[in-house]
Amino acid sequence: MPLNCSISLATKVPHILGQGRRYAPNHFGKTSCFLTYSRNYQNKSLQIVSLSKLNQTQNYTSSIMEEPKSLDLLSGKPEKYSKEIDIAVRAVQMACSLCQKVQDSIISKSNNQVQSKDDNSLVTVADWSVQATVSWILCESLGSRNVSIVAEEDVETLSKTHKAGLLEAVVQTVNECLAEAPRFGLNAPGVALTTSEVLEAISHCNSSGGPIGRFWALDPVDGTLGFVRGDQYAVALALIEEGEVVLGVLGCPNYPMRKEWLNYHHRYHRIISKLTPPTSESWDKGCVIYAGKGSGEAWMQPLLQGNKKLVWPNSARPVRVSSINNPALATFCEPVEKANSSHSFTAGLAHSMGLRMQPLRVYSMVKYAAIARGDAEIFMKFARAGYKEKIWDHAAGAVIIQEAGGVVTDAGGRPLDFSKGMYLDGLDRGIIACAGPVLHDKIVEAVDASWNSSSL
Ligand SMILES: Nc1ncnc2c1ncn2[C@@H]1O[C@H](COP(=O)(O)OS(=O)(=O)O)[C@@H](OP(=O)(O)O)[C@H]1O
Ligand SMILES: [Mg+2]
Repeated sequence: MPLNCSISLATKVPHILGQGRRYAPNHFGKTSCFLTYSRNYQNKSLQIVSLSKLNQTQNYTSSIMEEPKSLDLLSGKPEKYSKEIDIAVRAVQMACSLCQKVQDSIISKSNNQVQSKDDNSLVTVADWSVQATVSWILCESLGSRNVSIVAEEDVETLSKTHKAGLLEAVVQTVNECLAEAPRFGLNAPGVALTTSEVLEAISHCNSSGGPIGRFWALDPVDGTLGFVRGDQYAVALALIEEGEVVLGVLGCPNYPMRKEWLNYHHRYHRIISKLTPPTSESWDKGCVIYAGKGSGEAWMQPLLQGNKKLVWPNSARPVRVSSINNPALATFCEPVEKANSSHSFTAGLAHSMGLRMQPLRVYSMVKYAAIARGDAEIFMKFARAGYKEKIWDHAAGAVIIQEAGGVVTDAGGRPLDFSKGMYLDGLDRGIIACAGPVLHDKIVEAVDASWNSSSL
């Protein structure tokens, strides 16, 4: 039989679990064919279910092709995190669905579901609900003893927020979301979670990170300001092992397939969607982007629409950074709020290195997604002196951009250090993410040249 390991070099079988069908050009007996396969993570095997050649289907249900040394079929790299990626992507898909419902209700009712934390930052039912949901799913799927999570929200703030009905709203939102788990290929709880079980799931996220072992970093709703304004936000989940980010998943519910829509306020997108509602398969509304470290690939799949069931790989397609390295043609992204990053400093940098385009100001880690997708070339963030960047605001985005071919460092050109606890301690001045080294080197030089005269 012509099936042999050469399949691993030339046939793009997604490296993730599940079933699928793939076109294998000129591969089997020098004839193009379709390969139907299934794979699972328990025994890391790939089962070739059938090969259809010239409209003839040959069944191979009994032929199990062992993957020697568990190699990734696309890149030949160890496929170490496929189980975790599979679960994390499904959990983020669920979280995005939850967020879409809460955002719709916040916008349509202009109700008072938005609370202020002690540091005056905003938090909503969605932040706690996503945190509880993702925590519960990870614990359920991987075993709670194996799951350690660093996340943005805590139970104390939820209990301190004496808003009538807030906790009840969180419990209800979590249970409504978890009841949908089977649609995402995950287990739902046998019975609805009690209030104390929901609180337990939130407070399970009590890790403070560090250089040893494995933990997840979760930002349940990144860009809360964008979220409450009906604009861009992200659900960000990363796995960190021995201080290195080994996988990242970014759910971007309002980042549609078409790049140009990023330039408009989301209100515009809403109006257009109402005029031409997206079809269930459409890529018009929202995506999930993910990557495993060392794979050299980043993938994007559309958010699950309507009542559909998630069938892996859910139309996933690879994404790649832009090939533009001429500053005059490059677009740079930055935070919307100048309180979060100095717009005047980046404007000076842009001028000095010849960036001609207007900055693309976008809320949340959607900026990282934009670079990974090739929709923009540069992301810069220069917070005021004394602000400490948190790992959950950058971990997922950083690994995704790197695997999509880009570069992410601090402003001194050093890799971001995720091993120092919940903050990016030792960060040199700011964060720079680029599509490639040419633009990156130019920015690092420009920062050095203008830093001393800045007021940062
Ligand atoms: N003062 C200050 N300086 C720098 N960064 C800050 C600051 N305060 C908060 N944060 C963190 O920034 C996260 C939001 O970043 P964004 O890029 O989305 O900013 S913006 O809303 O577009 O302006 C935001 O994430 P979320 O809290 O998840 O929204 C914060 O973690
Ligand atoms: Mg955040």
